[in-house]
Amino acid sequence: MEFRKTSIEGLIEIKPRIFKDPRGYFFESYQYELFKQNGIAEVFVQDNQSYSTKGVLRGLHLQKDPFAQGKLVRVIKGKVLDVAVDARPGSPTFGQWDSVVLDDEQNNMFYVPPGFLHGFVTLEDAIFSYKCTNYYNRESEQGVIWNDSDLNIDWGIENPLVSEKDMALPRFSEISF
Ligand SMILES: Cc1cn([C@H]2C[C@H](O)[C@@H](COP(=O)(O)OP(=O)(O)O[C@H]3O[C@@H](C)C(=O)[C@@H](O)[C@H]3O)O2)c(=O)[nH]c1=O
Repeated sequence: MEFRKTSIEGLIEIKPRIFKDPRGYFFESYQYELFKQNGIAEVFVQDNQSYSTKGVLRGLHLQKDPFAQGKLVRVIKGKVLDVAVDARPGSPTFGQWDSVVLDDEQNNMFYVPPGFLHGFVTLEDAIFSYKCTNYYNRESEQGVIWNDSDLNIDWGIENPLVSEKDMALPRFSEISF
């Protein structure tokens, strides 16, 4: 398993070792001790799964303290562009974003630490799966509009299908994180 650091401290891409044979494939998708050795020591307490057709965009989302969530995200079927924005007050990369393509060939993962906004757009119909370091808490939800020109995220899509809730989200500059 390879842990690749990104342009933002704490944001990590994980590439598993995939064993292929005539039956199909096998890989370890999570192993506590190995993740801990590579800077991801958090305990995950909730797993989520969603399905989205091609051209759907979910995000940008985070949960505020004390329910801030780290997320270990991956794609079980299909392909997405996954985006994380550093919204940690005082961070030298506050307001910066990075992205990775997640797909069911590489079976790669993205670790998005607590304090990051997270979102993704589906490049194909996709089953999306993620582990969270904290529980869902409706009252702690915070979000930013996906196409905020200040963030200037390159989603590679003009008119994604976005939920009404996500269309009503404020701009990054309107929130005190
Ligand atoms: C996230 C979540 C939602 N729900 C419910 C609330 C709602 O009725 C329904 C759909 O919720 P949403 O529209 O917020 O789902 P969605 O837009 O997929 O929200 C997710 O987006 C991605 C980008 C993330 O980073 C996740 O943390 C999460 O915020 O599911 C839960 O019961 N538990 C959960 O953990």
